[in-house]
Amino acid sequence: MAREIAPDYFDPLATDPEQARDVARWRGAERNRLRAARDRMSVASRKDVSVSLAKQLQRLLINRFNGGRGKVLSVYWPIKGEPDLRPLMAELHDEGVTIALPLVEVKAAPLAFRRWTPDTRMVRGDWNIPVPPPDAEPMTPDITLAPLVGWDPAGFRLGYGGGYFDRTLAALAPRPVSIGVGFHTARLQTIYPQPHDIPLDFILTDAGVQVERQERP
Ligand SMILES: Nc1nc2c(c(=O)[nH]1)N(C=O)[C@@H](CNc1ccc(C(=O)N[C@@H](CCC(=O)O)C(=O)O)cc1)CN2
Ligand SMILES: Nc1ncnc2c1ncn2[C@@H]1O[C@H](COP(=O)(O)OP(=O)(O)OP(=O)(O)O)[C@@H](O)[C@H]1O
Repeated sequence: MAREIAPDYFDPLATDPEQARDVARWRGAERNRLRAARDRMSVASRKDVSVSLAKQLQRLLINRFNGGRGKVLSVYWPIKGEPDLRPLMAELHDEGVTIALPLVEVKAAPLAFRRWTPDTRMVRGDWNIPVPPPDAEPMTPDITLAPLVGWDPAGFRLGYGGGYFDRTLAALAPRPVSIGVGFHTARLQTIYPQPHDIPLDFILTDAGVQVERQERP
């Protein structure tokens, strides 16, 4: 397995198909491991993490983005043990932040975003994820939160394996500020970045800002 050998074995700019296959297999195993660990967490500790993460996010928004006021912030509707930021969504909405939620409108394409308010009646989208209804206003986020299955100190993110956030960040111009949010315990030494992987601007966990990238393209 990839993790049993030196991290620099994988040349991020190489496109050796055999190596790409090895990385994909390793990521599959790590996703399963991290998701199983998350599933095993008690309801109480997951709640603690969600509360801490929401506080950290609020602090980051205040310190860097004027609290997010006047901006479009995309959050996510929690699934599969992800931290629950819904109480913060409502609070930010009340403070003048425009909240958007991502959805898969077209498979293997960039995500779409629709406006969410506390009155929005959610419907079932792809993968059974609740999403705002088709008549909700389409949005382009200024700041996008990407839920983390895993993260690394270089700012790279492991998600569910659909490649949706990478495609979305690659497609949007100007690129939104990207903030990966998740459990501090989901840290990996490296995700063995591949040519399509885009590092996030921030990695934020329940323990605070872990990564802040200086240069943004
Ligand atoms: N709460 C939440 N909402 C979100 C995301 C998220 O990570 N969390 N997404 C963040 O992107 C998008 C949905 N992401 C998805 C990612 C993968 C698959 C999917 O079909 N996965 C396949 C396996 C894919 C593969 O390995 O090839 C499956 O599990 O069957 C669906 C949606 C938008 N909404
Ligand atoms: N910009 C892109 N254009 C085309 N394909 C892409 C792009 N970005 C990623 N992909 C494809 O998506 C697949 C999954 O990528 P990856 O393992 O990075 O997923 P992930 O970031 O964990 O998933 P997600 O963002 O959906 O949570 C890869 O096979 C990759 O080839």
